[in-house]
Amino acid sequence: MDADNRERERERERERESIYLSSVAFDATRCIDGGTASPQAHWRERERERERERETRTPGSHRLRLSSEMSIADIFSVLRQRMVVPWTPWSIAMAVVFVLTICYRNAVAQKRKVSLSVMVMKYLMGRCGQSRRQPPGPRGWPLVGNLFQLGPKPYKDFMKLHQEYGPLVKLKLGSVNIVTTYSPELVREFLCNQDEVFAGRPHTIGVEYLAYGGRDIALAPYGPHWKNMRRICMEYLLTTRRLDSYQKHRADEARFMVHQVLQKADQGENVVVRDVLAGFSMNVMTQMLLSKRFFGCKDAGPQQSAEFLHITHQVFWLLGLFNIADYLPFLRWFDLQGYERLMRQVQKQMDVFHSNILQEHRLEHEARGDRPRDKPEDFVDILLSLRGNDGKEHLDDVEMKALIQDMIAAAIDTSSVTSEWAMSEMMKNPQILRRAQEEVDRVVGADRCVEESDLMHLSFLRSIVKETFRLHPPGPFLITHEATKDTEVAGYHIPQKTQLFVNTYALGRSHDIWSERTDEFWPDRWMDNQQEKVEIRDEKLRIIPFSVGRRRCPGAPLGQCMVLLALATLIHAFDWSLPPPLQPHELSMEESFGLTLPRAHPLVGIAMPRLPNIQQAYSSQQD
Ligand code: HEM
Repeated sequence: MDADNRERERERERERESIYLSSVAFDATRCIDGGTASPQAHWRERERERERERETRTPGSHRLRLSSEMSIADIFSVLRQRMVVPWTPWSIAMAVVFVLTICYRNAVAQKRKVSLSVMVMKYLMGRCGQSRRQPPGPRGWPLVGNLFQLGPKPYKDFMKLHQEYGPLVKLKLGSVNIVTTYSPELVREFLCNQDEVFAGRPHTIGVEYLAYGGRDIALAPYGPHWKNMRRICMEYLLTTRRLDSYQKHRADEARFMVHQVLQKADQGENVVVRDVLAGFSMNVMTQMLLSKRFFGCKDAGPQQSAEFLHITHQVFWLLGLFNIADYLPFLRWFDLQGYERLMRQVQKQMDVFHSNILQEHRLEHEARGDRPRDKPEDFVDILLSLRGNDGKEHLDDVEMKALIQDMIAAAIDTSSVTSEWAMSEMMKNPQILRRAQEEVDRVVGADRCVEESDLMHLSFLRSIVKETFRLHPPGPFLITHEATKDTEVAGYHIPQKTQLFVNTYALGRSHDIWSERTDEFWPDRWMDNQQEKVEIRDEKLRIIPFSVGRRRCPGAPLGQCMVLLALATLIHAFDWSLPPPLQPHELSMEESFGLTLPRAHPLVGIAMPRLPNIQQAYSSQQD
């Protein structure tokens, strides 16, 4: 064993000698001091040279210099030679991230466009963001996310997800993050405590076509434009004084509604309750907005009224739909569901309608000249009279059309849908209808019509409306909100641009919130602590028909008044039943999904006059 070791040692010695001699032989030809140095001195010099070389290769060494004249290929070859980091896919990826970070920072500092690096950095940062605590939710498919897990009634799908994942659920629809909730505590956090963060609205294809690209109020992004439009709306259009000044018109419309129903009753015809209610809401609104009535008079023919109402319904339906192209923008070109084509058509019809309104008002102003008005100013007159410092109209035509569109659409569908559901529930539960009628009789009597001042004394009817808002919220979701920046809610990270769907349908049907008679229409749950005021709201946010926070409904007082006045009038003047052989318990309560949640089938009823002298009580000045 020892002999072996000794032999190996001798062999290594011989090897070292031969290397030494060959190096001497090699260097002798170009010896540093002209060939006069001894081989040992030369060997030492070589050793020092090698030492210097090793030093320059050490990572972080200040001797590693990249000159500005080097080409990219040179830089890469230097990096390759000098870096001791192993050349693996990971090290390459890290290097790319490093370079892109520098590019991105430079681009941001210089406000330059570097689309590719910005995109890649955003993507990488997005992925880093995802490592933070996310709300629970179902796993999605690559690219499409959870898009194909939604059926035709997404509010019901979301409700099922809440049962599995809790009150806050996160989904990915294509490239869009969404969170959905039904919990009052979370609604308070999102819309009261962090209302500025969640005051945004997503820019969808529907907004492009049906809300003049977000130049309106309801679907406008959060910012100066929205603030200005909302201010104009609150300061000039929806003030208490202005609303009060239209009280007489609303009373006239209520009387007109009674006469319409009476006509049907006299002829023994069934009444399509939806049409009657929509006509009432529409006339009230168009009187205020345009000084024009659409139903039942000379101002607009029946065809124009029907067209107008049809467009309004279409707008609401289209705005509420889940359009695949909003979530997978590369599919927009194909318009797979055909929605964009429809939106384009509806937009054209709608725009002609609004342009005519502006045109008519401008012509009338010109014709009148300086003469005083013979009728009160309507909303459009006010909008046209608003002037900025430069004397120009405060709002341009597109903004005025968008505002008119918002007012009509937001007011008509919401209030008539609510009233139709309330009537459905009363016809399904005749004992509730009778109690409400007794209350109206007590407050109003049999000799006169219902007036707005009566509404605050009708606490049972208000409970009916509250219970209707619980089981049949005007919209299954509030209008979609969008996070304007990154934030945290309930300990979960919510990235900017996340869309918030507040599921008001699930809120009203949750067994956690409504432990008693959850699925039953039971207005008595609201009869405790009733105060004598018209306002319908719940401090605990168990119902939020008009929402809360800075994007809450600005038309809430008018909306409540229209709903209560229409219902009180209809049940005061008539007894209501279902056309035979339909029994109350057989009445279908199926909904049809859109931005609002109307009945799938219009409510049809039989009206029987119940006042001894109805003609006199509801004598109309309109006919
Ligand atoms: C029963 C009747 C009504 C109901 C149930 C109702 C409900 C709502 C709801 C739930 C919102 C969405 C709030 C949110 O996104 O968080 C809203 C917004 C809005 N409503 Fe109403 N509304 C009614 C009547 C009216 C009336 C009569 C008007 C106007 C005359 C009106 C004008 C608006 C406007 C302009 C917005 C958008 C607010 C914004 O984004 O800043 N609404 N409404």
